[in-house]
Amino acid sequence: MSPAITVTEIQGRGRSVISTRPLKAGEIILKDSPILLYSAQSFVSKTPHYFCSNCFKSINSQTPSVVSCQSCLSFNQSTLFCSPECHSVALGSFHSPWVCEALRRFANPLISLYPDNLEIHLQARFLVAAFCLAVKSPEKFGALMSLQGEGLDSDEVRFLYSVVKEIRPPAEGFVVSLEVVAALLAKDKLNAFGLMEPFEEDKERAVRAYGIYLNASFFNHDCLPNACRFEYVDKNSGDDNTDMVIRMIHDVPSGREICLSYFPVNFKYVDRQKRLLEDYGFNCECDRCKVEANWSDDDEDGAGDGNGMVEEEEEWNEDEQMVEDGMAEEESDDQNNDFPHAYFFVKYMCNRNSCWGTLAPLPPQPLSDSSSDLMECSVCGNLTKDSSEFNDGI
Ligand SMILES: C[S@@+](CC[C@H](N)C(=O)[O-])C[C@H]1O[C@@H](n2cnc3c(N)ncnc32)[C@H](O)[C@@H]1O
Repeated sequence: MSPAITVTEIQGRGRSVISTRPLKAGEIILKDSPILLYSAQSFVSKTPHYFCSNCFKSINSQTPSVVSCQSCLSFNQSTLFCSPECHSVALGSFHSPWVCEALRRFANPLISLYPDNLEIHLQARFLVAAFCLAVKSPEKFGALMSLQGEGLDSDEVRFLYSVVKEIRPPAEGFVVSLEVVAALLAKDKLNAFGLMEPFEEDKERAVRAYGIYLNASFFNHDCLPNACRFEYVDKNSGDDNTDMVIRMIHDVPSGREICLSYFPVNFKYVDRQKRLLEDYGFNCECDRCKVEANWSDDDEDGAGDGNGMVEEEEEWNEDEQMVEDGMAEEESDDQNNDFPHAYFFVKYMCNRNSCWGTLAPLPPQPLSDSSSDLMECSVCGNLTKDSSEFNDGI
């Protein structure tokens, strides 16, 4: 982690990331490598997903020497590698012969018992990757087990355990128990990040792979985040292409909590609350939720789709600083207090059709004190000039 941030315990929020000095818009506060990655492919699908199962870059007709794993073909799955080099690295790490065997043992019961349950297929892939990590690096496996998440019992967990206990990972002295399997699945649920397929207009963006990033896992959620994550899986040519970069969206003072949004910021209040409770186990009480809790359904419809935001921008220009300073309530007779975060959507949400990405400035030039006015979208990657009239100072 950058020395500009630290992890501290906040009551009711667990471990939380805090700034140790003022942070500038666009500043990189974390570059994190995954300790494990696993494919988001179901076992039912026989058509290959066109990405490399080692470096996770996409594979296309220009990829010169694609290799497919012959052991996986024996159970009708196509696992591809973009080069013989990637294949050979994978054989010594996350696609070892033990992994192929474990995936094969999972394939048949998953296909016959749970053909339409993608979640359990992904949980099986995660468990195989996690046990592979236990063999490769007991230290990193220990760090995975220290992440947030309490194991729960269910039929699915018992089923996964029944398969896993037959395919013991070749790690010395390692005991696979129902409790360990349940705990691992809970860690994955609360902490995995999706590596996404490239954005295409009007098409739902699929997840290519999931990864566990130890340091990035400490960021809590806020529905108006002050930082966002960028991934460059296909863009970066080096072997750090699956690294995650977290950058500041706007300036923040020292001692402020730094939060990400766990999903696109255009989600409606009820959908955000439901998702956060069901998937992450908490009720969100952020400033935005406090305001939107009082909205009617009609208000909700206006907020999520960008309608009316431009008209709101002018009105909110002056009030923006006050709202962020917590003074909005003093203005309670002002009807605009119903939408104090209009500025966020205007300035920090990508306006490309169906994108809903978050915009953060490019990193400031070295030795420069000012932030870039070029905003990068975390979803479609577009670079746009910041033309909004809102100033930072949040
Ligand atoms: C990825 S972890 C974040 C780090 C976590 N606080 C920890 O102690 O490791 C996600 C979990 O953090 C907690 N969390 C995240 N955002 C929160 C928020 N806004 N309010 C309360 N709890 C939150 C929830 O327990 C959630 O399941």
